Amino acid sequence: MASVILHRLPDLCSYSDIEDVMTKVVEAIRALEELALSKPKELQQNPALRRNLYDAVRKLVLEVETPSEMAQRLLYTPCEMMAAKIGVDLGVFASLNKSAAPQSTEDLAESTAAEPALLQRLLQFLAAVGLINEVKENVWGPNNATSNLADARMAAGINHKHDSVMPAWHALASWLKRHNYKSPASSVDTAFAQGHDAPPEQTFFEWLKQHPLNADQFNMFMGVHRIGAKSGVAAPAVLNLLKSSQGGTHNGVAVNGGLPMEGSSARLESAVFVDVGGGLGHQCKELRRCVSDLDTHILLQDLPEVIGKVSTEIHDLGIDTMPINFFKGQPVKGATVYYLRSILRDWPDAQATIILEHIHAAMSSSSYVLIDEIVLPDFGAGKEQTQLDMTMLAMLNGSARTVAQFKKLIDGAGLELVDRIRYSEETGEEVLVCRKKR
Ligand SMILES: C[S@@+](CC[C@H](N)C(=O)[O-])C[C@H]1O[C@@H](n2cnc3c(N)ncnc32)[C@H](O)[C@@H]1O
Repeated sequence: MASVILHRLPDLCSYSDIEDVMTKVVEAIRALEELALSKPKELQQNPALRRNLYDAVRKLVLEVETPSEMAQRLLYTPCEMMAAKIGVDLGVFASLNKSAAPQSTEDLAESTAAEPALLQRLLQFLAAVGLINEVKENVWGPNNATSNLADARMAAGINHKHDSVMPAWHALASWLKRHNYKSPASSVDTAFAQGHDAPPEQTFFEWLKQHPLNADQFNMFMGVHRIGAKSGVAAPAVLNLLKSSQGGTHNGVAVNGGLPMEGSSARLESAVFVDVGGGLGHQCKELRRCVSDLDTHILLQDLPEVIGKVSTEIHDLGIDTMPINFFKGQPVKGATVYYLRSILRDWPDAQATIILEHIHAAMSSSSYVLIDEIVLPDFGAGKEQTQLDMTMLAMLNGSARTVAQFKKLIDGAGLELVDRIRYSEETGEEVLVCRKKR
């Protein structure tokens, strides 16, 4: 790959004219674009290199755009989400992705039951923003974005952001003005409630109970919200921690060499890994994939309405489930690990402390709490990290946190941070390993 680029980009110093240099740079970028289309293994096998390229191109766009290009990009960004949502509703991405050959507007009109003239306008826009390819006049094909959007979980993400999150984003500016630009201290009265015209005391999770379709989209999206990203439970240091603490007993019940009877309270109490607020169990499945050879007893906990929707696959994998409310208590005592992924970000400090305090009360002296979250750097936080923070603010009065903010929270709940397992440099995701203070 490098030789192809170098061929297009000979020693720039030999060019005295800046225009010549720029022309060569443009040629090299075009060459990169062609190479990216062929998905070179150098990029696939080197996520840091791929990410550097992605960041460089994104920064370059910001540096070279004119004011009017900036306005076109920024002011119309919501239009892309709107069109993606219509494309998902019509099944355009799935249809293009599974078709062996490119499809005409008429083909797609037939499969989507949309009027051809209207569909043509939508397809033109989707192609212009790079979500599908315009192969020739009135003929469309898939690209990298199309195949991402053809994934049902990513389509659920579009539905979730469009239907549940967008009204909260839209309300945040006036909500902040109304609250004198102060950080929210309570989990009720959110921009989300304002945007959805819901009662102020209703949190997003309570609202989901009355909106089962939105709940399905959210829970499905949680399985993929960091698409292509690494999983904290698969990090070798986390697996080692689990392995090294196996073979003992919990509340007098042997963990290895035969679990107590299914459904018995002794079995639930013998849990090694408790995924607290684990949604539909994506991380439990990932852990089971990594430790299938071990008797690690995995328990998935979430609200009753979520546990009720867990697939039979979870039980087939030997993962137990338990409905809980983590604000009311932690019923499983002395587990090896209590795992919280993307939980504390949902809540202001007061509510996050209650969740940790209930776990603290259930822990033995050898239990760990693993907090799997994006940790905001003190300087130079990236787009993914800060847009998550803005979204948590708008949806739940929640917050992404720096390590100092996490430490304060952890300390306030009687815990201490004993290790940090950074498993994704790209996104700043870490597993914060905590134990009871000694
Ligand atoms: C952002 S999602 C994270 C899900 C999962 N841990 C993951 O990383 O994919 C937050 C989860 O917390 C659950 N949750 C919210 N309030 C809860 C409560 N009071 N008790 C238990 N679970 C709750 C939600 O149902 C949801 O599954």
